[in-house]
Amino acid sequence: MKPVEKDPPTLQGTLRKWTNYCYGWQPRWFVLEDGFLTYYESSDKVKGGCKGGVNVAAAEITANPKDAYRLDVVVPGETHFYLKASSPHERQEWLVALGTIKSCLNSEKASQLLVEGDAIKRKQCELRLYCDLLVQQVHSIKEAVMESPIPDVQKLDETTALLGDTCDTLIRTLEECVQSATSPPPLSARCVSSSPPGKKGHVRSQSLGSGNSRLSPSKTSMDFDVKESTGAADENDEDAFYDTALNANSNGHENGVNYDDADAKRLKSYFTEMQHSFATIRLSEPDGYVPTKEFLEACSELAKIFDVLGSAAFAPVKMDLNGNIRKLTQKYQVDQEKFSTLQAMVQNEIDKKTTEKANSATDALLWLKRGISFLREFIQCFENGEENLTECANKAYGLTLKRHHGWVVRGIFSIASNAMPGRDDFLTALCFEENKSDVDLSELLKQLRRDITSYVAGIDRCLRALNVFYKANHLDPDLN
Ligand SMILES: CCCCCCCCCCCCC/C=C/[C@@H](O)[C@H](CO[C@@H]1O[C@H](CO)[C@@H](O)[C@H](O)[C@H]1O)NC(=O)CCCCCCCCCCCCCCCCC
Repeated sequence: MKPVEKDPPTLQGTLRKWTNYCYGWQPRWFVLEDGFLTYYESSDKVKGGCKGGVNVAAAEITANPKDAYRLDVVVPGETHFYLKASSPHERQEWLVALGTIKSCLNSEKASQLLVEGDAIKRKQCELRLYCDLLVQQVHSIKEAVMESPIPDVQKLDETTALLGDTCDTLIRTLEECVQSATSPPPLSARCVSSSPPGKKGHVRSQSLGSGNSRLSPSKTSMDFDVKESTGAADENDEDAFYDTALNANSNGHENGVNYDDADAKRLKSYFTEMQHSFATIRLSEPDGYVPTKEFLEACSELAKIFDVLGSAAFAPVKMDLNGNIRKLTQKYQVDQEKFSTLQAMVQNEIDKKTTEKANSATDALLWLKRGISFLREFIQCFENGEENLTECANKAYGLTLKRHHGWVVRGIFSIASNAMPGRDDFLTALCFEENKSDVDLSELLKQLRRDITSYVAGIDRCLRALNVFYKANHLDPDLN
C-alpha cells in the first residue's frame, strides 16, 4: 500500500477482487486517484491500461460487517467491485481514503446544506433515534459480556451484527440527509425504474439508503468494468442469492395471474413485473400444505418492495425479512424433497423438539407470518379507502406486530412508517412504465386494485393454512 501525499488522498496497492466462480478472488493492482478507483492486472502492467474503474463520488462504499477484510465499492446497477484487503487494518486504510475522497467530492454539494425542509428535519429525528439505538445496542453487548462468567456468544453475535446494521443505516441516513438538503427530489422522480426488480440484471432505481445513487452523476466513461466478472455481481447480490437458491427450476412468468386479451395494454407495475407472487401459490388439496419454494420466492419478491419505496428507513425491515427467508431457505436446502412444504419443515422441528431453538424454521416462519399479516392489514386499510399510507401502516402495526415489539423496535417502525410516501407517489413508485408522467393515475389504480385482489387472495390462502397448523401445534401465542 502506497499512500501518496496529495489532496484529495491517493492510494495504491494490491487488493483481491472477486472475479467469478471459476477464478474466485484474484489479486489486482488498485489505484485511487483523482476521484477514481481503477484497477490493473498487476502493478507492472499499469502501462497496459486499466481493466476497469469507478467514479468514487457515485459509489456506495461498504465495509462487510462479517468479513473484516472485505469492502465493496458499488455503483448500483452499474459497477460492482467486491474486494478483499490483506488485513483488517489495510481495509481500514482503503475505507478511509475512499470515504475521504467521497466527502471531498461531495463537499461542494454538502456546503449547500442550507435548505431547511421537512425532509431534513425528519432525517434528523431518524439520526437521533439511530444514535439512541447505538447506545442501547452497545449496552446490550456490555450486558452480554458481563452477565455470566461465560458470555452468551450467540447473543453477542446477534447484538454486534445489529450494531453493525445500525451504523450502516445511520451512515446511509446521513448521506440521504445531505442529499435531501442539496436536491429534494419528488418521490415520483426518485423511483423511476425502467426495469423492475425481480428481473435479472435490473437496474435498481435506488438502492437502500444509497443517497448517492439518487444524485449520481450519469455513468461516465470511467465507470466500467471490463467483463472479467461474469455473474459476479449477481452472485454477490443479496437479492440474487435468494433468486438463485430458490429458483433453480423456475420459469419466468408474469406473476401467474392469467390476463386475457383485453389486458394487452396493461401498464407495467410492481405486480405485472414480479416473477414470484403469492397469487400463484397453489396449496395441496385437501391438506392445505404450503409449498416451501414458492412461498419463499414470493417472500423474496416482497422484500424487493423496499427497493421500490427507496428509503433507508426500510433497511432494518428488509434485513429482518431477508434474514428469516434465509433461515428457511437454508433448512429447505438440506432436503428439498422432505421439506417441500412449510408444514413438513415445522413438523420436523416439532418431532425433534427444536421449535424453540434459536434460528429454528418454526420461529423464522412465525415472524414471516407476522410480517405478511402486517402487509395484509396494510393493504386492507388502503382498500378501505384510507389514503394516508402512514395511517395504514400504523393501523396494520397495531393489529399485528406492535404487541411483539419493545420500545426500540417500535421506534424503528415509527421511522419506517413515517418514510412511507404519499398516496400518489406510492402509486407512481409501483408503476414501472418508462414514462410515468404520462400514466393516468386512476387507470393505474384500477389495475393495481385488480392485481392486489389476487395477490391478497394468495396471501390469505397461505396464512390460513399456516395459522391452522400453528394453532393446532400451539406455536403461535396470537392464536391460542
Ligand atoms: C409500511 C412500510 C413500513 C413497513 C414496516 C413494517 C413493520 C416493521 C416493524 C419494524 C421492524 C423492524 C425490524 C426488526 C424487527 C425484529 O426485531 C422483529 C423480531 O425479529 C425476530 O426476532 C426473533 C428472535 O426474537 C428471530 O428469531 C427472528 O428471526 C426475527 O425475525 N421482526 C419483526 O417484527 C418482523 C417484521 C417484518 C416486517 C415485514 C413487513 C413486510 C411488509 C411490507 C409492507 C410494504 C408496504 C407496501 C405494500 C405494497 C404492496 C405489495
